Amino acid sequence: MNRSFPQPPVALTIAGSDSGGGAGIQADLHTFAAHGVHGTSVVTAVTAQNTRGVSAAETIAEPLVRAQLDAVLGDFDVAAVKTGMLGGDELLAVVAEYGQEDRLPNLVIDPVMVTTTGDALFAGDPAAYLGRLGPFATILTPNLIETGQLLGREIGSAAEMREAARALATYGPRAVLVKGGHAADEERSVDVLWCDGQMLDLAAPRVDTRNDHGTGCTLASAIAARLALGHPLPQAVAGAKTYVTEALKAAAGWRLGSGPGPVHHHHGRKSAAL
Ligand SMILES: Nc1ncnc2c1ncn2[C@@H]1O[C@H](COP(=O)(O)OP(=O)(O)OP(=O)(O)O)[C@@H](O)[C@H]1O
Ligand SMILES: Cc1ncc(COP(=O)(O)O)c(N)n1
Repeated sequence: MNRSFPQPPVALTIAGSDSGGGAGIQADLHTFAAHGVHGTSVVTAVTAQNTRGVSAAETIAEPLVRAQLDAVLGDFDVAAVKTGMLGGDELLAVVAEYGQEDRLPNLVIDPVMVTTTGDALFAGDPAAYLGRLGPFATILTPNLIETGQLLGREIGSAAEMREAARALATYGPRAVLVKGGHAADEERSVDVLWCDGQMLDLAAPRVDTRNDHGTGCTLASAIAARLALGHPLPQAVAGAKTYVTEALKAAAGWRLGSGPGPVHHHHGRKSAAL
């Protein structure tokens, strides 16, 4: 075997399956591949889902989730981890246990609670999320609704987003990114990043599209991919945001399904079809 052969870094997603392919595990693996990172996965739930919504969902039994975690972590040199849908308190506790054992490096936590279409994907206690996973997280990436649920108050304005990022950081993560995809601003989509004691606004032009399914999953896995590639945290977040903006632009004219469709994860690559 040629040991000097270049090796891709390995990232792990711990998330639910979206049968429509726009969010969850499917979006994460697309994103890892687009970054040249080998993607491994621990499936936490299976959802029957399309661009119109979720018609059924079932979480995977705890022993099988543990077996997947042990299979991946016991063999691969995982450089970064992203968590998405955990379904409820039981799997939240499992992930927290692996975090406590220091087995989840560069941990990006997307605290998935509800889909854009309004379907609940977390049946547990939102307040428990922070206490359990916060201390092991490199970064938390809640959207406006999730930020409100985590803190138990409504978040809307830029000032409220900044204050919320600071408040969430007290639970232990190195950074918090409060995402503004659902904010009222029609010109720009502004996320607020609190990192190493500094506040930063990350703004991008708002893309005029209905296809924004899975942008949160894509952003979090792009951050994990960039951390796996060795980027420093603030650069990984800024680069991931640019990647999402380009993915939104490249899919703006797509008509995949009749509701909010997926983004173009491989926008940087020419394909035979497009
Ligand atoms: N129309 C848009 N134009 C530009 N950026 C956008 C747009 N919609 C979302 N974003 C960006 O996409 C990222 C995900 O943000 P969002 O607030 O939509 O998260 P989310 O609700 O978790 O995503 P999801 O749609 O997967 O539920 C953020 O960086 C946000 O600024
Ligand atoms: C399995 C799974 N995980 C996460 C999301 C959130 O993504 P969105 O809010 O874009 O629907 C989802 N819809 N499905």
